[in-house]
Amino acid sequence: MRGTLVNSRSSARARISSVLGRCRSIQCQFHGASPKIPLFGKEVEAEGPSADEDEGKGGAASLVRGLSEFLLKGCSPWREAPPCADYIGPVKVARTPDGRGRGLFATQDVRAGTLLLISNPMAMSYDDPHRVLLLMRLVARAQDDPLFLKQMYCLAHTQSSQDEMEVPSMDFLASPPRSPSDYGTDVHVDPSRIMDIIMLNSFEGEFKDDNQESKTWFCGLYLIPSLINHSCHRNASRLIVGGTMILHAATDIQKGEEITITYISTVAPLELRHKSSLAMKFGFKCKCKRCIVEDSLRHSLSDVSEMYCNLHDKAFDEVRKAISLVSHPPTESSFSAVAQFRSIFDRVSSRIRSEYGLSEIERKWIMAGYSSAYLGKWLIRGYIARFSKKPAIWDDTIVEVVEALRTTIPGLPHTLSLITLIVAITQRLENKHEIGKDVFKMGLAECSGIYGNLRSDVCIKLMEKSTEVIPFF
Ligand SMILES: C[S@@+](CC[C@H](N)C(=O)[O-])C[C@H]1O[C@@H](n2cnc3c(N)ncnc32)[C@H](O)[C@@H]1O
Repeated sequence: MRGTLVNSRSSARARISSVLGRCRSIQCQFHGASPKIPLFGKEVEAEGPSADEDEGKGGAASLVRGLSEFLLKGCSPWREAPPCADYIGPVKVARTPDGRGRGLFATQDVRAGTLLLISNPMAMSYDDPHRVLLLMRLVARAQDDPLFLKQMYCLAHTQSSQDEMEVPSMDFLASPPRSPSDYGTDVHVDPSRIMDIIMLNSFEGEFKDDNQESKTWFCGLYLIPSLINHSCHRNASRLIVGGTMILHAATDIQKGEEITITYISTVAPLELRHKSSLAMKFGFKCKCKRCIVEDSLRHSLSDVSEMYCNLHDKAFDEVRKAISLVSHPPTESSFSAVAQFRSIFDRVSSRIRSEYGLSEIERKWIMAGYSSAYLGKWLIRGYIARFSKKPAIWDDTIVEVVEALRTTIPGLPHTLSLITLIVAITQRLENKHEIGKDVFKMGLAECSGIYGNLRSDVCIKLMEKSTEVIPFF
């Protein structure tokens, strides 16, 4: 099963989101947001389309009526999501050159925020951990519709050889169901093959229920999105609206470039990505360039990556504890795992600086993997400073961390939350206004990488909302 749309720590985050509610007004300085934001005591024009321009040019918002309002309500209640029609943008399926089977490729140069796909599920199920309901729904549809069955059978399954699977045409993939007589009955419905297809291709995640506290788990099989390969340095991001998957370019993408998404959280070092998730959950070894580079440094980073894996969960718990201690601000020394975790980041930074032959982008990929080691202490310090009324402390590394995250995993809501916190801090620091302006622009860009091209006032409100998640990965 792939495509965990929320990672395993999401329930922990859900529990602390109510606590963060208290921090929100602290962290976010964008009250009364509009295209003109009162940054740094004077009005600053937000870059991007102005409010009277068409909503979401080139993004899903221009096709899906009411999308912005739904996003601003935190995609909740999910049952009230606006209906979305299927859409295929400038993409086609082709074979990958290095044995990863088929993949999705851009048919023209596209800018970050461009809508690539809108895809409704072939079938979906809720609170169905064994995917039995999903299987039954797919079998029922396949029995009624041979084209549906043929489309589903073009998806990879465990017996299929990645190199031998046919490359389906976009016309075939886009065909709506037809009458059974239009197609022969040469393929028969095989539930065990369909279950195998579900296990390899379906996406799962959680919807926030109406009260925002509880969640409904869902699992869906999507046709064209199933042909998108994973990369630990993706260039596209997906958004689930109701049950519909919307895919946007998270960076500029060139004609012919492969479009990739992440099946797992990739804000982690190689060891953790491979051991705990990709190989174990999805049964393949990632062949992306970031993995190849990190693999070549495996030996020199083995001690720090091991320490990272051992400390991560403990440090995460400490960050959560620090943020929940509202009335009794802790001291930094109360968090020993976070302190040790922070030392990992310094060690990694100095080692990658001394590694000759690494490009700037490759350094950013590695830094992004270890960014949580930096962020734990940064978040706790900011929190303590706030509650003890101390002045905020500035550390230029935070901007480097954001750049590393944006280069490696663009279109990430946690990065947007981090960006919003940084802008809020720079507003309080006299000499950091210019940095704040630059980071704010990064926020608008990150927003379009996640949600597509939206009006700038909507982006600003989404930045405000983003602080509901803790930017610790
Ligand atoms: C959901 S399918 C993606 C489409 C698939 N390539 C196809 O032809 O149907 C997932 C499978 O694609 C391959 N794959 C996807 N991303 C990969 C990556 N980064 N490295 C190696 N194989 C990958 C693996 O075989 C994986 O089981």
